[in-house]
Amino acid sequence: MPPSPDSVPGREPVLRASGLHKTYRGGMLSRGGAVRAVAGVDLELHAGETLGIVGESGCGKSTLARMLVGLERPDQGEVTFRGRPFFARGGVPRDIRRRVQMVFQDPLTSLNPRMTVHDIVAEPLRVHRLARDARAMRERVGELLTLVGLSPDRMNRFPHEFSGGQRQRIGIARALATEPDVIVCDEPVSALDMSVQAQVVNLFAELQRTLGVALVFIAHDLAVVRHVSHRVGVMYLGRLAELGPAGQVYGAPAHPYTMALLSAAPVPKPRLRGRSRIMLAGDPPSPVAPPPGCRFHTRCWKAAPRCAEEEPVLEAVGGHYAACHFAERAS
Ligand SMILES: Nc1ncnc2c1ncn2[C@@H]1O[C@H](COP(=O)(O)OP(=O)(O)OP(=O)(O)O)[C@@H](O)[C@H]1O
Repeated sequence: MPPSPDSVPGREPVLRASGLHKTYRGGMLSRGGAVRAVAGVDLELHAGETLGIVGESGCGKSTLARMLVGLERPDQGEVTFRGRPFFARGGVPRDIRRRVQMVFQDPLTSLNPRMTVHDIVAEPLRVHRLARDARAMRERVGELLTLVGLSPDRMNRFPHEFSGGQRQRIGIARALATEPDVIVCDEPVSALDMSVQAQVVNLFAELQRTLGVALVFIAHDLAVVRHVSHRVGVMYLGRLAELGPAGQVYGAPAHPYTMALLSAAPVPKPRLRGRSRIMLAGDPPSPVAPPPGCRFHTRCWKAAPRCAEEEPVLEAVGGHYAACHFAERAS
């Protein structure tokens, strides 16, 4: 497997994705074709960092998230945790499952409505045998609820008795219960009201600072991702178009797709080479039949004949990486 383009020699990432592919066959939306949800993703996550992943709906973010926690097995490629493959012996080993957790988009559907908050947060403690008795478990659940800003007094209540933001805090407490090294967060704030989003985003930032956990933070909202991420990957139709430190990707984007996304988003505008607003033509093509060559060429104002024939790979453009034959290089 080739290393991720942004791999740091001599530094072992906590999580590494190499050449990930996932195709769904026979889904409702595929009309008999095969949906290439993820089509060749390499990335690394280092201890204590937040890697943001942005991209339009349907570009494969959730599929990538599920592969990064071992909920979905890649058709090709592999994910390793501290150098150990997830699926070396069939299922993901228990200790890796303990160390790599997930926070889901919609806390209403991801929390069992018939379980009390105590039982929801205690479940991973039970599964991984992390509390010696019922009393220790109650204490630990109380600590975890306090950590996410909820009162332990409410642990005997049910999810529907909490607001959306509080329910997401319960989901975060559950993910933290096993003391993970990595939490993959799939659109963790997009189901919440705008006013609550900021509080939950700040909670993630604070937990990362205090606990040192590494986060993959997946969202379609570029402003949210910028706020929490050290590095950012931009996905388009199952592949990474751009990857690098957040300041560089947002401040000096090299890929035309990133420029278009940023020009339309409520974020400080980068240098867009004389353009103020970039309008993309049409919707993203179907992942059942992605365009040949560069997947973005059908919507790209820079496209040349080469782009329809030759698929670009992530290459260094100054301090970060872009997959474009005509990437803007920092001058
Ligand atoms: N289980 C499945 N069966 C069939 N097709 C699927 C399945 N899961 C995802 N897909 C398809 O794979 C593609 C990528 O979906 P995915 O949910 O990973 O994207 P996404 O970027 O997270 O989008 P969204 O933000 O809308 O959830 C889409 O075309 C989707 O319809």
